[in-house]
Amino acid sequence: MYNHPSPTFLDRGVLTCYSLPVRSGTFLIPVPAPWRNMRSSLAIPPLTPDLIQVLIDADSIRRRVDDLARQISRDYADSPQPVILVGVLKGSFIFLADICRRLDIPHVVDFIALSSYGLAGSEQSGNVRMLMDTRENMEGRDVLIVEDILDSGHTLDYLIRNFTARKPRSVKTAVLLDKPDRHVIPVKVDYLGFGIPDVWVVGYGLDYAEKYRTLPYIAEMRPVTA
Ligand SMILES: O=P(O)(O)OC[C@H]1O[C@H](OP(=O)(O)OP(=O)(O)O)[C@H](O)[C@@H]1O
Ligand SMILES: Nc1nc2[nH]cnc2c(=O)[nH]1
Repeated sequence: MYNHPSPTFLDRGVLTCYSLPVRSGTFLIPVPAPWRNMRSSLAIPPLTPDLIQVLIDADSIRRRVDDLARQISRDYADSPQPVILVGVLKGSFIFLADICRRLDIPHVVDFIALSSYGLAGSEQSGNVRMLMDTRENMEGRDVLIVEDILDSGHTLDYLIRNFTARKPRSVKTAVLLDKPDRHVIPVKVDYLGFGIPDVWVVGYGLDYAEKYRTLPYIAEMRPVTA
């Protein structure tokens, strides 16, 4: 598979260039003087041949995450103790990092790692197993599970049951992407970013075989043929 290129900026004397690795070498694109201090907004990685289209661009993600953070801050304004945000590794790490920095309520960050038995390619099975547990004591606390994507629902169903048994004050869910056509188990999503069709998506934390997690947008992947 083609590795995703990572564009960088090069300073060539007085000239700043946007350096883009391509199969046959490197493209150097001169950056006009007024744009030289806007490096991060220029560094939008292009689609590679594995990716069909950008489904959700970085600006739309930013605006939606802002909305969700405002909503969450409002809903937990009276929480007696800092809210525990639990990021589900690995896919949620960017969504969690962005959302927690926009909250204006007291909160702590925790993580959990899970795996599914019987993985066949990209398909999820119903057997969820914990690889790494959280550290915070959840008893009497408000817990918000932060997930990148809801697919079959097995992962969130497992987490809600598992956390509820720890006697928290509340357990809610914040999910960036939902694939309604794929649900096998009904799961309540309290804060949803976007509904998407049943296609494999990557970027903004989501991977295919550990690739593409750091793309700033959500892209649809070309189906992989065996
Ligand atoms: O609704 P479900 O069918 O349970 O699927 C959703 C889960 O699948 C993905 O995790 P994955 O196992 O791919 O791990 P990763 O986050 O480390 O990439 C995703 O991050 C969710 O946690
Ligand atoms: N990266 C990724 N993980 C998933 N888990 C369930 N659906 C998806 C998807 O479309 N992309």
